[in-house]
Amino acid sequence: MKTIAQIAAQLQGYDPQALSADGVNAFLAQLVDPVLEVEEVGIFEALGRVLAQDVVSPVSVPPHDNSAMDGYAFDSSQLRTDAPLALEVVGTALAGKAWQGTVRLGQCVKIMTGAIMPAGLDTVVPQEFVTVDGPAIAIPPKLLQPGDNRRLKGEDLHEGTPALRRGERLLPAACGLVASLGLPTVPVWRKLRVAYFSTGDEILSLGQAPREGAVYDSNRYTVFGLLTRLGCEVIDMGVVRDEPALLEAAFTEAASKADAIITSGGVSVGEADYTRAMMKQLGDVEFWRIAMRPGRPMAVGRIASTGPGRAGGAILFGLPGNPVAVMVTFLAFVRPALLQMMGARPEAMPLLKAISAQALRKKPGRTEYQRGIVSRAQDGSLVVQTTGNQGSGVLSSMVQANGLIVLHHAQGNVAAGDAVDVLMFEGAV
Ligand SMILES: Nc1nc2c(c(=O)[nH]1)N[C@H]1C(S)=C(S)[C@@H](COP(=O)(O)OP(=O)(O)OC[C@H]3O[C@@H](n4cnc5c(N)ncnc54)[C@H](O)[C@@H]3O)O[C@H]1N2
Ligand code: MOO
Repeated sequence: MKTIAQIAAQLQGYDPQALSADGVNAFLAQLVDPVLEVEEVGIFEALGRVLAQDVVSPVSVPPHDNSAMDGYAFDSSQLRTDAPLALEVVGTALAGKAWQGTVRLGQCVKIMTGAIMPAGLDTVVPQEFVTVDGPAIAIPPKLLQPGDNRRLKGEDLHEGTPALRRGERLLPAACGLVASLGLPTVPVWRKLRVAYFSTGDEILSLGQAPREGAVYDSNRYTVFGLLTRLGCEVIDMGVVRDEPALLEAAFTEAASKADAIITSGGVSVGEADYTRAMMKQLGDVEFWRIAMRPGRPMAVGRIASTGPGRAGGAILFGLPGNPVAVMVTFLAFVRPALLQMMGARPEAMPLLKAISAQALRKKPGRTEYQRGIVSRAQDGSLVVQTTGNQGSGVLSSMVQANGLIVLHHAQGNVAAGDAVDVLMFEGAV
């Protein structure tokens, strides 16, 4: 476990007052460790969890050569390119049962999708392509190649080989694949526990009466959604007022229960702000100014645990208060760090290339994230358009967006028609 000072000393050109977005990720990758406690869970419960060991296939899938179509199985050595092939139907192979008869040249077997290929037969003609004449069928010439419509034993998975690797996030396809091996349970890392609260005296909890100068807490709900989708166990600690005793109690409780703590607000330089002081007092915490927009101020470090919490303390992500800055810093920095803590293989969110529908002003020397909606133009290319007011407190333009246009650190102004990178945050969890 490295202290903030040790990590800072190792990173070239580290300046907490002017950190690049890449520099933040490099720092966090050093700060966090995976929580490696294994548990065995049923497959329904495994959705979104991270595999703790390779899953080696105990069987081949499919277990036999079988038909991919409803049709007729036959020996393809008889196929001719100049004339139809006439075959006598001598039986029917149903899914789930092996057909036991023997098939001679000039004969075929009616077969259902998934049924085992009878011995000696290698090709299936779908039933809609044959003409049936009493007990015989005719297959048109030039329709089929040998092996068509036959699925080979083990073409999905081979017995004894790893079907899934440790570190894989078990998404719906992976859950189905585990089940296809006949395995009722899988070893996964325990869920990451993440506590979160909002800070600030002007923040109202839902149910409180509105008052002048106050706004309702939206950040907790966004953070809840982002964490839940990532598969974390969430510990909601409400809104904490800007009072030292309350903040101390909240941080101490969070550190004793959780692997990571996410707060929003109180990390800038405001006057009536005890949040920063309390973070510093209770842990090894650094306050950054990041060369980005939105999401400039952010605190990171560890909050010491006095109880049965994580050895070395809980990782702190002190996000800025502005609602869009919360979401952007989460997607850009917190998400990859949490995945690393979850024992997952690093998987960046997909960056698409899309054509910017408009000119965008951009200063080199900082990373900008603009809310955008990607859609398909008439010629099939992807086009991205910003979704209105880009203020860091404006959530409605985030709601209209399906991605963030990422204007990279060194990039300058973008002209209409230029290709830009877009980080898709909807449709990819
Ligand atoms: N002199 C400077 N002032 C500011 C700087 C700076 O560098 N120098 N940075 C600005 C930036 S960028 C941001 S972001 C904010 C961050 O400040 P804090 O993290 O201390 O956040 P607050 O001041 O508490 O809140 C900012 C803003 O967000 C609203 N907010 C806060 N929490 C919530 C919540 N849970 N739900 C909804 N909205 C919330 C809050 O009302 C404020 O409007 O500092 C700038 N200033
Ligand atoms: O973090 Mo602030 O504007 O960049 O919202």
